[in-house]
Amino acid sequence: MAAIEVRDVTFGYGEQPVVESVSLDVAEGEFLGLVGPNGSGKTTLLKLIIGLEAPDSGTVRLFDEPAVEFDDGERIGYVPQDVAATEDEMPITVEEAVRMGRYPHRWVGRFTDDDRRSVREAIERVGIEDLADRRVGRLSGGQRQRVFIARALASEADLLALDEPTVGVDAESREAFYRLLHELNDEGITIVLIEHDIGVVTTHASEIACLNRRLYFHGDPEEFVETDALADAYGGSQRVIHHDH
Ligand SMILES: Nc1ncnc2c1ncn2[C@@H]1O[C@H](COP(=O)(O)OP(=O)(O)OP(=O)(O)O)[C@@H](O)[C@H]1O
Repeated sequence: MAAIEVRDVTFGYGEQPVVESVSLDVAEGEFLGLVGPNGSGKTTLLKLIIGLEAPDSGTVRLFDEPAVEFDDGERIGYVPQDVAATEDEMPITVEEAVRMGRYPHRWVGRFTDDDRRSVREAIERVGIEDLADRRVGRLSGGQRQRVFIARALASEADLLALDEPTVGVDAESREAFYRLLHELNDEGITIVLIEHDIGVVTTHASEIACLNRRLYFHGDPEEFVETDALADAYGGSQRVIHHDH
């Protein structure tokens, strides 16, 4: 089953489309790196994929359901671009934030031992045990990203959508962060990652999508590096290379 099916999607905030005629299939278990120049529509496409925006035309399906009807609390973990600025005002602790990941499973009723175990495992998994009682608003950007990922793990998400998660994160933490993403991906979680560093993303992703309003390339990282798709997208040329998986 395809994790993500984007079919001829066009979307604009106003009259002008910022995502135009994009079709993209991502199989379950893939690690998609989404690249493109500044303002090329990457965040918008990610939001369309996870159902935070609805297409003006075309369709998006996630795990064979319309993305806009998808219960994002349950199967999608979203780490937004401005994570460092989120939850500044929220007086909740790391543990409380991760517990929220269980709510889709336990909206009504008591927190069970299973829920508690799941929260503890998620916190350990991303290595933030020492921060469990700290306020989320007091953490660094990199630490907050880990909280978001722990929350996604607690919710047993099948898809992780990350928007430039390592901006402002030091090189060592960044390496550790990518190791974690690889481990999660190896365990079957589908990953969509926006990353501005082409070298990093072609090293880590199993496939690359290159966007500049339109989709300029979708295929293997090695092939992406060898073709001129990047230059085409950055130069705004009309040459579109599209390999469907
Ligand atoms: N909420 C919004 N309302 C109006 N215009 C928006 C909104 N969000 C984004 N845009 C515009 O849509 C275009 C695409 O933005 P988007 O954030 O999707 O691109 P991006 O590739 O993620 O950019 P960056 O790499 O700079 O984060 C930009 O011109 C942006 O100004």
